Amino acid sequence: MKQLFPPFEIPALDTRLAAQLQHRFDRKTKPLGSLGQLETLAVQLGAIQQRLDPQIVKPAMLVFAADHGLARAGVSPFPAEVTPQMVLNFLAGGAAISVLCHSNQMTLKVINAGVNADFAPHPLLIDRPVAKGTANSLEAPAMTPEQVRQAIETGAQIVHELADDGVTLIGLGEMGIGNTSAAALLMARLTGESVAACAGRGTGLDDAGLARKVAILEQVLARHPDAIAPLDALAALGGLEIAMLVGAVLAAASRRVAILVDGFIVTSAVLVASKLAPGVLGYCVFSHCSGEQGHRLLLLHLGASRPLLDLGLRLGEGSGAALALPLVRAAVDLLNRMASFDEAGVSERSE
Ligand SMILES: Cc1cc2ncn([C@H]3O[C@H](COP(=O)(O)O)[C@@H](O)[C@H]3O)c2cc1C
Ligand SMILES: O=C(O)c1cccnc1
Repeated sequence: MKQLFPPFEIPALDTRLAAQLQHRFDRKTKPLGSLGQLETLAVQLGAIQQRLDPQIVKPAMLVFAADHGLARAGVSPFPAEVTPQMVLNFLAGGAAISVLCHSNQMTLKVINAGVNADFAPHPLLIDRPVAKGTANSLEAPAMTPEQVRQAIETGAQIVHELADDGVTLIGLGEMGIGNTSAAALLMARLTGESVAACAGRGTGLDDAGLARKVAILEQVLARHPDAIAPLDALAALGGLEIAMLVGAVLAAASRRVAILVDGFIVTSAVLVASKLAPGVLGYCVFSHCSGEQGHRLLLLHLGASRPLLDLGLRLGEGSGAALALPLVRAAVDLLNRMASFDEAGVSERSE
């Protein structure tokens, strides 16, 4: 598949500014490095925003939802109807992500990227379906090249509008029965890891169900031997929500918007985006390590050996990303509000 046009330009992060930010943190009234990963996080936010006092403005959680033809092959213990049902639950405020966005003062936006249902207008809904679900990747490429292009552009456009509105940080989440399979397929194809290392229990498969899922995913990979380049792999194996997530990641990085990455599925979209533009990784905050088999290994492939949280979450929706927002807020507040040794008149180490 041809390169995306126009290409996304991802600004390189300024290492000199990062050093200045770390110096600012080093002058605070604490032993050097004692705020651990919170220091790295604040420095990253400052480098992303190109300022010594990074700000979290209008944080928004984008949950992309779509259906998967592969779900018909029996790779998930839940029926595909759950995807539209959960979209309604997000909109009504009853889902985990609804509650977490409420708890952590994050604006929730639910994007219909390609759910097999029609929705009435709702203030939280961005209704931009590319299709009513993907094709079954056991039989055909999940998406056409045109669908992939349209999904990436839509995801990008949504983020551009938020950036125009002054948003400086987005969380990314997803909903789509069967999408741990699409994510595992992308991981296997783009990292070379075995399907067994990439595929997990998803919404709760038992041992026999997992063995069946692995066998099906191996058949899917064998069905698409030429889908090796990132956009070709995305078209053959991915999902409409994953493709929109790829566009969202590329656009966010191009606009210097920080990205709170959720679990296994969102990370698979980051993997695809990073193959198109490696610079996106500097804009990603990996919020947590999911309990889904494959996520830790996928994070390692992306150089993210220490995600912020490790709570055994295996939900998706953006739940881990929403839970990590208070840590990002704390990191930025510490950098911006702590006194330095000079300001507080505290003595520095004597040896
Ligand atoms: C009620 C319910 C709520 C969810 N919220 C997120 N997911 C998660 O589970 C799905 C992926 O797992 P699999 O590949 O096994 O289908 C995705 O929709 C994901 O977001 C849910 C799943 C269910 C059943
Ligand atoms: O890690 C995730 O994102 C995940 C894991 C299981 C089910 N749904 C999502």
